[in-house]
Amino acid sequence: MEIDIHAKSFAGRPVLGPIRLTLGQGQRVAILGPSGIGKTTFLRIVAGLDEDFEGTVTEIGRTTVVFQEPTLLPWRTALENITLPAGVTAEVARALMAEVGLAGKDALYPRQLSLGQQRRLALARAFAPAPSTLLMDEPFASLDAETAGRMLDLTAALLDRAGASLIFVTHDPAEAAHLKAQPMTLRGSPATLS
Ligand SMILES: Nc1ncnc2c1ncn2[C@@H]1O[C@H](COP(=O)(O)OP(=O)(O)OP(=O)(O)O)[C@@H](O)[C@H]1O
Repeated sequence: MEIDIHAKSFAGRPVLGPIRLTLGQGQRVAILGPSGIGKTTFLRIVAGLDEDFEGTVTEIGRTTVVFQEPTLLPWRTALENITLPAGVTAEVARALMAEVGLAGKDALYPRQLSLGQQRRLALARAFAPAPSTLLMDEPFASLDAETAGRMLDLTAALLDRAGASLIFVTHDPAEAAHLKAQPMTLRGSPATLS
């Protein structure tokens, strides 16, 4: 993936850029920086969710996103929350659910799952379409340290198996280290990456 953001502004106020980043296959990068510096804005641009910027993002293969909130479909079962958006068979979805510790929960609705289980379901969904790149925006914020640690281990294992690369937004350098992601920091105004 080639990221080349010349400039990003909100209402005439420059927020980001210039930022250049090339992400090789399987490479993991953590985007660190203080609150309000532009981490989420950067990730939204890379994800294609914000097209109002100067520059280009060139993606090779499929990219999926994991947000802080699980963003599940409340009126669909756990299994359908993977099969529908990812376009995979129930068999593929079940295998992934088992991998994230949700075996047998196929028919439950998101409201019947704990928040931790919902987050694991969101993680399984992100890996279902065999992405070449995963984008994660503080996916483990507000979890207790032990749960966050387990989620980081799970993420690392799934990334290894998929051979996928990662851009991981966090304010916590320890999370970056846990994932063996190369730390890069957004700083300045407008923010650049170093
Ligand atoms: N839709 C928007 N309209 C106007 N300004 C925005 C918008 N989204 C973000 N901003 C501003 O852009 C800057 C960067 O915000 P962003 O959410 O990317 O920061 P962040 O580093 O992700 O912060 P945090 O760690 O608190 O989530 C902030 O000053 C924010 O107020």
